[in-house]
Amino acid sequence: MHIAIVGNIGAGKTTLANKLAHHFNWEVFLEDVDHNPYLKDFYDDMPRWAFHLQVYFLNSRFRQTQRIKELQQASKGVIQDRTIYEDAHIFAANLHQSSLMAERDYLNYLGLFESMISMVEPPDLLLYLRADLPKLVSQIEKRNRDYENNIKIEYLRNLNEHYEHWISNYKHGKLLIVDVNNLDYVHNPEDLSVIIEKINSTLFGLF
Ligand SMILES: Nc1ncnc2c1ncn2[C@@H]1O[C@H](COP(=O)(O)OP(=O)(O)O)[C@@H](O)[C@H]1O
Ligand SMILES: Nc1ncnc2c1ncn2[C@H]1C[C@H](O)[C@@H](COP(=O)(O)O)O1
Repeated sequence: MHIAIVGNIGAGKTTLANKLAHHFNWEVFLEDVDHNPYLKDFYDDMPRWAFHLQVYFLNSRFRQTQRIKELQQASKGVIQDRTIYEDAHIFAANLHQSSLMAERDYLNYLGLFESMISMVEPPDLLLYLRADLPKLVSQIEKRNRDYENNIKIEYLRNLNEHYEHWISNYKHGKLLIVDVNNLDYVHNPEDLSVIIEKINSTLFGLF
C-alpha cells in the first residue's frame, strides 16, 4: 500500500506523513530538503537556479519512487511526502508560466520528466491537503526556515492555483481531498482520527 501526501508549501505534509507512518506502522519517505544544494540559492534568485533545482528534485524524487516500488513488491506499506507529479505539474509549470524558467530549459526538463514518468507507478491513494494562503503563511512562519522567509504570497497563490487545476484533472487512482484550514492534527488527536477514518473509508471501504 502506498499513500502519497500532496499539497502546497507549509500545508502540513511532513507532519501528517510522520503521524500516518506511526499509526499504520509503515515506512515514511520524506523530501530531501536539508541536503538540497540549490534550494537556498533558488529562493535568492529563482531565474538563475530554477532549472538546476528542478533537475535535482526530479532525480531525487525518481530515485525515491524506485525505492518505494521495491518496498511495495515486498508488501510493505509506504507514506510519501510529496510526489514527482508535483515537481513537473506544479513547480516547474509555475516557474515557466511566471517567466522564471526559460522556454528551452522547461522543454528540456519536460523531456526528462516524460522519459522518467513511464517508469513511475502512481500511489494507491493521493491525499491532497488543501490550505488557504493564511494557513500556509502561518505554518511556514511556524517552521521558520530562514530561506523561506522571502517566499512571496503571489508565489504561494500561483502554486495553489496549479494544485487546484492539477487535482481536478487527477486520474491516476484514488484521490482524497482534505481541507486542513480548520484542522490541527499537531495538537488535537481527534483531527488526526478524522483523517485516518477518511483514509480507511476511501482505501478499504471501512466505516
Ligand atoms: N494541521 C496543522 N495544524 C497546526 N499546525 C500544523 C498543521 N500541520 C502542520 N503544522 C505545523 O506547520 C508547520 C509546517 O508543517 P509541515 O508538515 O512542515 O508542512 P509541509 O511538509 O507541507 O511543508 C510545522 O511547524 C507543523 O508543526
Ligand atoms: N519541485 C520543486 N520546485 C521548487 N521548490 C520545491 C520543489 N519541491 C519542493 N520545493 C521546496 C518548497 C519548500 O521550500 C521545500 C520543501 O517543501 P515542503 O512543501 O515544505 O515540504 O522545497
